[in-house]
Amino acid sequence: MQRHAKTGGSSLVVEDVGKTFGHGTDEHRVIEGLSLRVDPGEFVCIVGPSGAGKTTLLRCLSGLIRPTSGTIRYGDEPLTRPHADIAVVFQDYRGSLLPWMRVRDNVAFPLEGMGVKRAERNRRAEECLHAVGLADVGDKYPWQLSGGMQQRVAIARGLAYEAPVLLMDEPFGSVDAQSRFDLEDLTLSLRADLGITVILVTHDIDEAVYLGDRVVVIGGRPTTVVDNLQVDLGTDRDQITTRADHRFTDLRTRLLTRIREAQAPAERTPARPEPKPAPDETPGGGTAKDGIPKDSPAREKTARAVR
Ligand SMILES: Nc1ncnc2c1ncn2[C@@H]1O[C@H](COP(=O)(O)OP(=O)(O)OP(=O)(O)O)[C@@H](O)[C@H]1O
Repeated sequence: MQRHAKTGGSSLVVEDVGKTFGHGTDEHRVIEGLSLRVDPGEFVCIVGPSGAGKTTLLRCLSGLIRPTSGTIRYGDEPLTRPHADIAVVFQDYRGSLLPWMRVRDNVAFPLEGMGVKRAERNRRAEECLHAVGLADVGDKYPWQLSGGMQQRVAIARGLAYEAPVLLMDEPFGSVDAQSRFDLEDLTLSLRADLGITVILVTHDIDEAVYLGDRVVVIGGRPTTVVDNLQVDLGTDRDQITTRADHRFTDLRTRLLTRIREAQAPAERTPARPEPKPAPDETPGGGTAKDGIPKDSPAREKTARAVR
């Protein structure tokens, strides 16, 4: 596949966003004061405790739902509805592929609603199926393929929009472990080949570190950004050596710690008893829970990044 003309597209900027569902006694404030910026060509993974609002945030980014407060901008434009530059791949291929349509038509189908002519729809479907390693299955039906292959079809359909931004919501959650590794590597190579921006929601911390240039942790009540980790593992990643790298395991430890901290205390399973405070753990000085001295410039830097 060729690089898109609009490689990477524009920045997505989330400013002070809140999202509340329901009204009155049913009101549920899920997200509040959440700010985030994703620049063209970045691969950003979003992790957080279950129910934190990861899918809600991704749906806001896709323009499918509107935030209750704050703004989301794509470049200079306010994002208030689905945008031609932003494609979405959902988690469950079983719910998103149409069983009565051949694979090629499943990939091409959404383009019809966008006014793309038949010949161009078919060209894109063939090209995208080729890109995900399924050049030979266009005539089959989804139910004739394995789960991993069906999820590749769902990715091909996302690519067929030729959008510079791809949002992925737990895209590999329904497949076996080996297919998951293969799909992760496929996503990395598509991103490298096409130069697209990817924002991927996942429950899997290792997956987030393996894929992302950056991992954003969301959590708290209501949810906001609680950490923003740059992943310093280069672009040449490998399922065996990258995952064994001490930088990988250090990042995973930090992420797990931050996600546990972001959970409400009642939801947390204490790993071990809280240690007694050391003599120098006095307010305004000494070392905090995360190991960074309270008056360290690094703490101020982290706080700024999260803000
Ligand atoms: N349309 C809706 N109406 C009412 N509440 C909703 C709606 N969509 C999401 N919620 C609520 O918002 C909260 C966050 O849901 P969301 O699915 O975004 O979380 P998540 O972090 O993706 O969860 P998980 O990790 O378990 O998939 C949940 O309490 C959910 O019940």
